[in-house]
Amino acid sequence: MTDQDGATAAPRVRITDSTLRDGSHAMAHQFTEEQVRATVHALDAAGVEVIEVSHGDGLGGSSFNYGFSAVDEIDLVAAAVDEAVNAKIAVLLLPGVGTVRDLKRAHDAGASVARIATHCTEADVSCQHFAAARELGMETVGFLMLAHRIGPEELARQARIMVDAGAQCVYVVDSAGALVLSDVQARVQALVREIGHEAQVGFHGHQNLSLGVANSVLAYQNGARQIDGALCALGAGAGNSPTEILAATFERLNIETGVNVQAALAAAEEVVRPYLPRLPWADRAAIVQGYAGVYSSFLLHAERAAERYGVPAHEILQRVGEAGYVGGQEDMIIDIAVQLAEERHGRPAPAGGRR
Ligand SMILES: C[C@H](O)CC(=O)C(=O)O
Ligand SMILES: [Mn+2]
Repeated sequence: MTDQDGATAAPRVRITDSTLRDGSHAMAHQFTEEQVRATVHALDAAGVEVIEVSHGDGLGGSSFNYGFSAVDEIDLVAAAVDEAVNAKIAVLLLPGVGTVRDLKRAHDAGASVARIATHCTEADVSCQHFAAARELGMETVGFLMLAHRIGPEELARQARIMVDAGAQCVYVVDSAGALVLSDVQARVQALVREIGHEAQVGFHGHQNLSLGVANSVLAYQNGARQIDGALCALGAGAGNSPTEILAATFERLNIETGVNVQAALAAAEEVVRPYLPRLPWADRAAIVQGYAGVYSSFLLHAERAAERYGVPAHEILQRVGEAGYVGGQEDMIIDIAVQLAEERHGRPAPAGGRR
């Protein structure tokens, strides 16, 4: 690829913004239609090509275990589709949380990108969902979550399963924000070797060790062509790689994203920041998530259990990391809090308040 001066131009990268999906965790799934419309409008005007909208835990996530949404996610998807002029609207689906029926409903509401997520060792549970998405004519993306848990070659074998099932891109998903620089390089390289001539490779970062943007750049330099971000970093744990910083950084590196940096900065500052209940940041609990390799989505669950049983959230999360829990085991966080309370106080604090 050459630019107008005949110099070789760097390949472009596509940014998918997940403010309205991963950010749903940080919002305790309380997005309103107005917030979704305003955010989609601003992202679309900034030139972001793909905008993900779903409950934080994907389609069907609104539940006692994960937290109930304020507004039905299909209504939010429909509002996003209505608001977007150029951007495609993506949905996330975790097989077992959401179903093919949920995917069809999202497609009927206008979603055109299906992102199917599994734990990094369980790609095989995604096959029927990729087949259904392709049958619906949707673009397909695979999400291998908690990608720090297995080595690069094993991860690449899981990516192969997704591609054979119909994924057009597979993401290395650093759900815990635990991958440190060369860890990302090795995983992206392994996926590019395995699937690179048939499908793209993507990277989804979290800021628990403040490496989301640096890891994203390394992912790109090693062949990833789809990168996730969220405005103001709004996402689980310490948040995602901020979309506005990704846009600014890639522009400084002369890598085309199609995103207007000034418009992305305005979207973050003027549209998203005013509705944030709190700024995503790397506090002690979130850093422990990156350090101990804990699913970022567990943060709010651990904070609530900490409050209820009078034990520190970071200690709960450290134990969760040692136990190796994965998404779907949110209820086990309570067990750990109870156990910690017994160790500290001799018996658990009464539910509903500190002792
Ligand atoms: C359901 C999770 O929040 C998906 C994700 O964004 C991650 O694993 O990270
Ligand atoms: Mn995430």
